[in-house]
Amino acid sequence: MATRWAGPGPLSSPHLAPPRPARPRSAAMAPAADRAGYWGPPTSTLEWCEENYAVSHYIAEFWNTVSNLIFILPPIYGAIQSYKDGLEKRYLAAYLSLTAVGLGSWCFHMTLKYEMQLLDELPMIYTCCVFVYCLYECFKYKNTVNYPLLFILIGYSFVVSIIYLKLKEPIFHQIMYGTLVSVVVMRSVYIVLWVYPWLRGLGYTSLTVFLMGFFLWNVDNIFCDKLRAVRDKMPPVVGAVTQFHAWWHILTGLGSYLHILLSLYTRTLFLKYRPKVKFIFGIWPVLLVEPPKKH
Ligand SMILES: CCCCCCCC/C=C\CCCCCCCC(=O)N[C@@H](CO)[C@H](O)/C=C/CCCCCCCCCCCCC
Ligand SMILES: [Ca+2]
Ligand SMILES: [Zn+2]
Repeated sequence: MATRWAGPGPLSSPHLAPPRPARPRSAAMAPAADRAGYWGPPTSTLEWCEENYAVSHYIAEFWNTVSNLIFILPPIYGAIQSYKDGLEKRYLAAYLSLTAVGLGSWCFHMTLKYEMQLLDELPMIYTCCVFVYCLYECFKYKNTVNYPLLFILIGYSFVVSIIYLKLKEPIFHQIMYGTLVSVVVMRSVYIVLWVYPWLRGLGYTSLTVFLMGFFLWNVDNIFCDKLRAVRDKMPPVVGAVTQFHAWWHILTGLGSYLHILLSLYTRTLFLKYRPKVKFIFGIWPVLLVEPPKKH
């Protein structure tokens, strides 16, 4: 369930409520319901469908936690590569902010503590602002800074953070985040439709993967009771693959990473760096660039 104490449903209103005791465990069958664990009762304003402390006593939502590796490892590689290639710092910031989302989200799902929830959700806003900046500055000369846009994005991040800290209302965060994603999507679509049509494959793959993640995020929220009932009766492997919040992490992690590649491809193409997408081990895409030839 997306909300801990209210009924399930996407964008439904969560309530802050006193912690509930873990549900009693049946000795006869593997319990699908929540248990008590190392980090104590959850204090977050949101919680997800995965049964708490079902896999490990030390990790509240195991699959939701480990699935964050996709936000952490590939962007670290991307950051190192873009540093080695001497690319602009804004792309280093894009990769590393995605890593920050992953680390915050790891801590949140591991503990289900309110402070860790903030470490997950606020960096989502900041990361998206970095993406907006990169994408709207793709066609500018090198070494220019758009101060008005920087001011707007920093102001947006600041105001959203302050209001969210006060309101503690997840729907507010979701709307503010969704607004930024829409800005990123509109600009990406503009680029692949009107500027570099040969980047359609990358652009639409990134968008489709991201939207599939959003679809599964809703499935996890809406059908939580049914999913839990199914998991209760099926072998543990079904329990693992039906953790749709974890799939949301994997798909949005991949979609966001591909989006950075799209943004970087657009930028380096504009700067005449001759970018190329290569697949590491034949599966994982990375961007390689060569500096422009001097004539
Ligand atoms: C062309 C492709 C566009 C891709 C845009 C990529 C933007 C990526 C920006 C930031 C990376 C963050 C990725 C998500 C991290 C998820 C961590 C997480 O699960 N956090 C939850 C707690 O664990 C948190 O509470 C989740 C909040 C979910 C909010 C969902 C809001 C709805 C967003 C829907 C956007 C659809 C827009 C469609 C526009 C056409
Ligand atoms: Ca849970
Ligand atoms: Zn999450």
